[in-house]
Amino acid sequence: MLEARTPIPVSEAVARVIEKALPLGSETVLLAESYGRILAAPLVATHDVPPFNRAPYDGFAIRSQDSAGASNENRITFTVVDHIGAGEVSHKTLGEREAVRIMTGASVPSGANAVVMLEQAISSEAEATFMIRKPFAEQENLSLRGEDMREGEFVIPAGSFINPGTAALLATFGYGEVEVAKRPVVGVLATGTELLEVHEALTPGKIRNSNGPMISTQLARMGVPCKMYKMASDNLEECLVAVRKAMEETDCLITTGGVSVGDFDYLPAIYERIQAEVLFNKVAMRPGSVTTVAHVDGYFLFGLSGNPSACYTGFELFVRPALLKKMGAQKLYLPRTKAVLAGDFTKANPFTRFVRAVYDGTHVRPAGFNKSNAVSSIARGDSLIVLPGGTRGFKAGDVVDVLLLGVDEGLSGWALS
Ligand SMILES: Nc1nc2c(c(=O)[nH]1)N[C@H]1C(S)=C(S)[C@@H](COP(=O)(O)OP(=O)(O)OC[C@H]3O[C@@H](n4cnc5c(N)ncnc54)[C@H](O)[C@@H]3O)O[C@H]1N2
Ligand code: MOO
Ligand SMILES: [Mg+2]
Repeated sequence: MLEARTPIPVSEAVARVIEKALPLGSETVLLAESYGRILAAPLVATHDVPPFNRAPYDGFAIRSQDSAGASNENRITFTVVDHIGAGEVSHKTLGEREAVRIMTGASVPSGANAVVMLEQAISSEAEATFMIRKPFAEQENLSLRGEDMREGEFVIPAGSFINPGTAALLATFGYGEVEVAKRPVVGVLATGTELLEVHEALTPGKIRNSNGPMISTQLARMGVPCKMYKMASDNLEECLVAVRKAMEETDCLITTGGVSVGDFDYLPAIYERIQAEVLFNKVAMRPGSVTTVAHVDGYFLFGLSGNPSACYTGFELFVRPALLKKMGAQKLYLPRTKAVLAGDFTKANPFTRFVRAVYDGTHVRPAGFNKSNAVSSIARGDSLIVLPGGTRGFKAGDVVDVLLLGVDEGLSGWALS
């Protein structure tokens, strides 16, 4: 008799996985190789930025008090006593109605507290002088020391994704090397007697393994290294050997296929043989209801469905946040938004339904053929429409939840049921 599986809500399944995902610790990498890694420590400003008062424009540094009363009728003349570009420092201290010709980015000389833009200066007849016809306030046209960041300020929290801006910050503070969270090496094992390698010709009853390359690409877009195992046929011993080998060589394993209740679905038996604790083997979602997650002493075995769309969805909902947690990330969950449904979606949704979709900023529409076995809609979609379980008959114009895919950083909370 078939063992009955009890579906649990997606939110509950996500919580069970996240609870068991433990961070792997940290390592040091070169700044040049840090894109996409997760900061292991908060980024603290080690000095003021900018580190000195500087000119934000090409012009003349002046003492603002010398400009008091200037007008079109009462032009005030300044004498230029020095000339500096960015990177140079003037050793002059400005006296009354003296100015330093200064270029953008250069340190403002001692005594100066305003900058006259070149366009605001009127050339006068005498050499090395110019006139102004308006007063300049103290700090007018100045880029002030510390206006961006103050020494000691916490700029970016630990657990943040290193993006181009983070790289700029790290460079600003002189970090040629960065302390980042370690990444897991993830094994990928496709199971199924029907599977052919990419280069093999189709024969009756066989299909090519598309899940393997799909998952390794899902891992790649998270910056996670992958170890691809040779496909295993639907044979308990063969699968068991492959799973045991992967467990020795990797930090966690993603299998696809063989996870349902069929006569040749061996993953449930394998979890028993290796004494893994099954966190769940049925989720109230479509596709991917058979998604199973098990673990042995902190080693995860993600049993994704063989059906491509179910496999893809299982990865994005469960594998992605678990790996991010292992990598010390703060924001584990896919970014979420609301959008207007662009067409009717009449199917009933006994379970929460994730529809591969195209989101254009306001509207969202299904990305074509949308069954669990679909391959095409994965490639065409950039998001997942989320339709709650127990609903049906969504109409064009209805507002629905949308999860965005392929985005570097998401949200720190899971707020869908
Ligand atoms: N009696 C029942 N039958 C099924 C149930 C159920 O509850 N009761 N669940 C169905 C659902 S829902 C899904 S999803 C599938 C899940 O099946 P498995 O995870 O066991 O996967 P397989 O049986 O191995 O394969 C399913 C399907 O996917 C194709 N496949 C497998 N691997 C790959 C691959 N690497 N690349 C491309 N395509 C792959 C495979 O050929 C099958 O067509 O079970 C339903 N049945
Ligand atoms: O697990 Mo199945 O994908 O619900 O279709
Ligand atoms: Mg099956």
